[in-house]
Amino acid sequence: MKVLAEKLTDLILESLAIFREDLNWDVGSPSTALQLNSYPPCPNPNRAMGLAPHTDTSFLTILYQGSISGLQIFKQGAGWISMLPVTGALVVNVGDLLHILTNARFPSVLHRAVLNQEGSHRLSVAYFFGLPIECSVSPLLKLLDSGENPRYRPVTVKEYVDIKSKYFEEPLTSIRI
Ligand SMILES: O=C(O)CCC(=O)C(=O)O
Ligand SMILES: [Fe+2]
Repeated sequence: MKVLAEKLTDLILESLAIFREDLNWDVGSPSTALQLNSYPPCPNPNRAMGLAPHTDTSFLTILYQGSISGLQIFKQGAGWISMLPVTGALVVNVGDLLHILTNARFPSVLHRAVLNQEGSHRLSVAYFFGLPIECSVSPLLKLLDSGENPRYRPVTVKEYVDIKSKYFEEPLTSIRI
């Protein structure tokens, strides 16, 4: 998973014409975590939620969701949209750190997991690929269009994780300039 995440990161940076040297990521190892989610069938799925709406704190997340639906993303103007599983495919979510780095050009996706009434027990596996905990993240000036201001103040990954634990609903708003 780490190899895949590193490869995806390189492709994303390349698409933005950003070089690793433009970043200060050499301050430790990427922070990574694997989360296993279990959603048993629910007798009344409209009255319960598998995983509440959130954005991931990661740089990017690689998600395996098996063959049972449940993942939904929020799209402005359209509302909640189901991300139906595709056999053999993994879902890649943009996380908050990539959102900050690109000044929201790559927005982190608001998503949730809903429950199913019948059928099998749904399992998903999320691999969170983050940046080194001591690394400072801020919008890359190189990416800003003329007249565009950075939206977020610099924040270390550690500081952002703490902010997120306090302001779960609006973590990005709390670092807005
Ligand atoms: O179970 C899912 O499809 C979503 C899991 C998720 O968003 C997470 O673990 O952060
Ligand atoms: Fe998530």
